[in-house]
Amino acid sequence: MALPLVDMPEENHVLLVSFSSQGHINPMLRLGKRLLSKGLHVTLALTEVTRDRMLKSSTESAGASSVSGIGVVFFSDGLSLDYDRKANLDFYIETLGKYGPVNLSALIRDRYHGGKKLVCLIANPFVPWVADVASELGIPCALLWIQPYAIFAIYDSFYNKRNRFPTVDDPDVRVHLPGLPLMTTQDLPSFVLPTNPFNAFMKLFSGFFQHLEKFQWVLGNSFHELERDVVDSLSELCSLRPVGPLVPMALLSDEQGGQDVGVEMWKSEDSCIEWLDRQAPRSVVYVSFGSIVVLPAKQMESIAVALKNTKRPFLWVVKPPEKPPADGAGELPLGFTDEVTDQGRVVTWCPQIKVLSHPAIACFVTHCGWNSMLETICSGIPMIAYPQWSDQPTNAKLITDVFKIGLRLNKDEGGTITSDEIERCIEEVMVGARAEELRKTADELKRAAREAAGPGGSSDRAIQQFVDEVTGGDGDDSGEYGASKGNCHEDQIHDEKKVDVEEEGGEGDRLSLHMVMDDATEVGPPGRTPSID
Ligand SMILES: O=c1cc(-c2ccc(O)cc2)oc2cc(O[C@@H]3O[C@H](CO)[C@@H](O)[C@H](O)[C@H]3O)cc(O)c12
Ligand SMILES: O=c1ccn([C@@H]2O[C@H](COP(=O)(O)OP(=O)(O)O)[C@@H](O)[C@H]2O)c(=O)[nH]1
Repeated sequence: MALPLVDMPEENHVLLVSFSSQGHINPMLRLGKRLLSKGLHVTLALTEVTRDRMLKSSTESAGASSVSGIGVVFFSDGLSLDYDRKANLDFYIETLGKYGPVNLSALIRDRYHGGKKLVCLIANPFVPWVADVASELGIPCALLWIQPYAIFAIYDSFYNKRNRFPTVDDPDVRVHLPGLPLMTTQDLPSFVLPTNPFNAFMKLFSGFFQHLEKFQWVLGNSFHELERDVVDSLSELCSLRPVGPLVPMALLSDEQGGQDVGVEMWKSEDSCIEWLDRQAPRSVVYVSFGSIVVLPAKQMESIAVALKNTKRPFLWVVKPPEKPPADGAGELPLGFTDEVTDQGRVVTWCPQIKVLSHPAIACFVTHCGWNSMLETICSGIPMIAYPQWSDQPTNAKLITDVFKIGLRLNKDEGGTITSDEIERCIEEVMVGARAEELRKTADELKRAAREAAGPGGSSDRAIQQFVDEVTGGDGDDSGEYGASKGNCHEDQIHDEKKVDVEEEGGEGDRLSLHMVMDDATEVGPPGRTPSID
């Protein structure tokens, strides 16, 4: 029987706390939806600057206090609303770490009777101090890890000094971790390399990985079948719960009109879908570098030349940098769009979910952001990896050596990725025996992803297990991926109440933020000077 949400017992209430950027809020909201469908009461806490941006947005649901049954509440990050947070991300992260805990704690005491009404807090990686707030209030805390577990394993090893990593004096150290292929410098996340310029990030993560015991569970936007070896190797360390892929429902089934919950930062140029409708099946090369990366002029040039030379139809997302840099970074070669009007489309932002599920798409030249990768895996499309920074180099290694669903562009002796190399990879991914093989593996992985997220699949079971644990239900405590540490606070454990939540229909339910709300748009990959120190 379906019961209305209002009848749900207040006690089975979880509070999600997210950093205010698209790549962090969206997986959190999708996790929230899944928890809601398992009968929990869910609220999402965001910083006030997010509400401010929502209010400034002209769209209908702006300022909404709930989205798809998930309540939204706000706390201050300690900075005034008009403060330019992206001017110095290190300072922003530090300030958030100082004032966030005080303000979040006050919000919880105020709204949730000192926290007694919450069975769990769930944080994502840029707000790890949520675990301290939880412990102070006697509430269990979970982390939602939003990159592959492979990255989690590498950071754990790096910050706890379990392996040797490259240093200034020894930059070519290779790293071998259980469940992962041997990694060279080019395969490691940029944050563990001696060239990393982000200090606050280092400080945040070293504290966090040295005190993983603060989190009773590490939920992950991944699935067991995708990262089996590394998930199994980490299960001694903490209670992993792979609950992904946390992607829009439309990518998890062939039925149209699947509902999504998520924030949209930029207005997409939807006319590219009509253009795709006119292209032959599996003919179009899709190219995008996500929301943060801005490519140096030289790399823009080699992609442009390669696309022209392939003579294949293409869709290229070129997001204009917020403050155009003097060196021409992020800009197309002069006259390019006019030269290719009959061949391809360049847009500033596209509806990527619709693009990836369109039958005309043949392959994706990607920066290997984890959200994009999961979306592509769920669409069964082979990838050409062109990683830039953060987790992306390791994600590229996963594409080629672990998932085996794509190729990586190789640098020449001078360290450049030439247009010839891009053209060669596009051909290899599109025609011939290798292309066939990649498509077949990509298709198998797509099925595995859908199965994992579907009813009774590994991720569905992991969510149920987590719900049983936080509500004190009759779940099997030994766990599929590591024992529950059993440190859920007794006074927070309540009888499990199973409630069927009626799915709402409609096109989707989104917090609309058609504006640049990402505080990291000026964080560039190495190769382009980041605007922060
Ligand atoms: O808002 C952000 C702030 C920061 C940041 C903040 C302070 C620092 O000292 C260093 C980095 O990094 C970010 C990295 C991001 O990485 C992106 O996040 C995805 C999901 O985790 C990855 O898979 C992608 O590859 C990756 O580009 C996204 C952000 O919004 C931010
Ligand atoms: O033209 C575009 C390019 C990207 N995206 C979305 O933006 C997100 C990018 O996240 P990812 O983790 O791949 O990279 P990041 O932007 O964080 O580097 C993904 O959900 C994409 O679907 C989109 O909607 N339109």
